[in-house]
Amino acid sequence: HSLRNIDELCASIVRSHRETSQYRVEELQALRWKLFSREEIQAYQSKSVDEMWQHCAIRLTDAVQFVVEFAKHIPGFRMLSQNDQIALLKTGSMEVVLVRMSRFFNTENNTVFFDGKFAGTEVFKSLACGDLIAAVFDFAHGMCALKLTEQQIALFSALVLINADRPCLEDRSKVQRVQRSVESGLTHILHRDNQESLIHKLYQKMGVLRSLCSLHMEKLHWFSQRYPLTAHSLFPPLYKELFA
Ligand SMILES: CCS(=O)(=O)c1ccc(CC(=O)Nc2nc(-c3ccccc3)c(C(=O)c3ccccc3CC(C)C)s2)cc1
Repeated sequence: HSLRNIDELCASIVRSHRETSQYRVEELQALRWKLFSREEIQAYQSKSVDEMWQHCAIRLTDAVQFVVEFAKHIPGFRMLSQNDQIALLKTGSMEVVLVRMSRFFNTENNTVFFDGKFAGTEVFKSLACGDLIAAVFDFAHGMCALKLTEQQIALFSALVLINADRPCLEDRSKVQRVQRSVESGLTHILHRDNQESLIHKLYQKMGVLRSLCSLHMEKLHWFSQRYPLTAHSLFPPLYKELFA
């Protein structure tokens, strides 16, 4: 790649990240100390397991929708076959949602943005998947510690999505070509920011994301066994399509 089109590649991925972010960082910084009251926390904790799962699945699906839009504007993604685009989104969209969510994690009071305010782990008690929630909070903490810029998050998110090692790809070498161009974009901006040391930390985070998402799938499988009606008829179709 000549430098020019690496700059163009980075610019289009950063633009797409910004345009599909749902919330801007400064917007949510202002809300950082808006916490749920005791009564609101009680209300979440008195929801049944299937009610709370459905509540979360709807919000998660909203967030995933924006990641699908983000993916479509990654140079080269639309050149891939429909099946390969779906395969990459099936395994990568939740990972990108987790990367995005960790931008709004408040490490001072261990809260995550949820339903318009900042929620601690106790809000998610009725999900009955404390290990998944704890793992998500730990991941968010770890990501905040890296203090990534929005541009670095944009390129990292694109790399999380365009991963030629994903299962059931039809044209792996084509995905590899797109992955390599995104990799050159990420290393280019980390070099420009004089932060090459982040590269191996980001590859480590990709490993954590993979285990987080398999834990999510495990919990979803457990949930749909116990609450088949909710999982099959009350979850958003996109959630079922991508995760079930
Ligand atoms: C992602 C784009 S964004 O603009 O950053 C954004 C956009 C919108 C929001 C608001 C929002 O939907 N927050 C949610 N928080 C959590 C959550 C929940 C437990 C711990 C940590 C965060 C949601 C989940 O449903 C979730 C997420 C990860 C793993 C597990 C679950 C529970 C499910 C699978 C039962 S939805 C936040 C951030």
